[in-house]
Amino acid sequence: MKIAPKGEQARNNTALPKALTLIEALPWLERFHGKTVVIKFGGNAMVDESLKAAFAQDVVFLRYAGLHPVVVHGGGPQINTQLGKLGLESSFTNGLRVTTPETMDVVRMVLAGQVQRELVGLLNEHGPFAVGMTGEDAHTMTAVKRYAVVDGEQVDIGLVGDIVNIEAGAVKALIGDGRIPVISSIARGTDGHVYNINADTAASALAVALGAEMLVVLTDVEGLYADWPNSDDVISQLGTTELEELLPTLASGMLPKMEGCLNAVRSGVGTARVLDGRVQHSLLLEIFTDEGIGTMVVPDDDTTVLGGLA
Ligand SMILES: Nc1ncnc2c1ncn2[C@@H]1O[C@H](COP(=O)(O)OP(=O)(O)O)[C@@H](O)[C@H]1O
Ligand SMILES: CC(=O)N[C@@H](CCC(=O)OP(=O)(O)O)C(=O)O
Repeated sequence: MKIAPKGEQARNNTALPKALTLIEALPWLERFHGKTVVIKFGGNAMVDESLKAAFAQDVVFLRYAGLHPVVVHGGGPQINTQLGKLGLESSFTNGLRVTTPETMDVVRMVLAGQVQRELVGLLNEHGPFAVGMTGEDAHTMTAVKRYAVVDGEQVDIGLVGDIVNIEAGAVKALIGDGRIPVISSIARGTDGHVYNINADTAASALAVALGAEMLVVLTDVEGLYADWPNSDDVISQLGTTELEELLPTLASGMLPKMEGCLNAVRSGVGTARVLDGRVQHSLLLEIFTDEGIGTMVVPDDDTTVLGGLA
């Protein structure tokens, strides 16, 4: 027999807000159970160890909550660091890294050998969930050479690829087996080359191929700023036509990110969200609470979507 200690009743009262927080998640659990969510974890959001660990907790939480998370990771700053150590120059055109064969070796080494391994390790602290792969594996991503366009002129940016085909079978098999795929944005070319793919573009293409419910992009800003860098007003929600009109005004890494969101939603993904990955547990806040944060892209005919409940 166990007698309740004095004050138990009072403790029960303090427990109620916790129960209410949990129950707040119920509509979203009902809505997203069994659905695939592609999460892009940007290199700029991986700023410290506690944030990476919290990200891993959130992803495993999604898995236990009955969603099917798939992680596509970036690593731009990590690639820059390694290139710097090797004394190699690097530049970006239209938000894409100009990629020589020598640069490509470093990109592949850092993404598949360092960043991906670290995320797999953090996720697997919670159980045998994460399996790392690159787009090269099982023909998951096939690319052709991509050119940048500057002032209307086509510019050669080396081994940067455009995804032309996704074979989602290997990723679906992992999901079916209860695993969490962690994918590096590198693709095989049919011409014998290996291509560097912007991780936002890769996440978007994969979300479409998997028929995902949601694409979530974690980055190092609060969302899409309406008038960056002059103001920090964040656009909380916008339709695809509005986004298409904004695209020419976007700079640097935000361009492939928002192009990816536009492509995903136009191709059937329910919503695409850009969140501040520097905020701990932003992923859980966005998916399971009323407090929609960041920017959400919705289909044009669906302007009634509020908060996280799509
Ligand atoms: N309209 C905008 N709103 C927000 N950020 C913008 C905008 N235009 C350009 N940016 C820049 O895009 C960056 C995010 O892209 P990027 O550096 O590639 O991040 P990640 O590594 O997460 O992919 C922001 O830090 C900001 O400097
Ligand atoms: C073609 C291209 O630019 N590829 C990117 C791939 C990594 C990436 O996209 O990382 P973030 O998401 O952290 O920016 C690069 O080489 O930096």
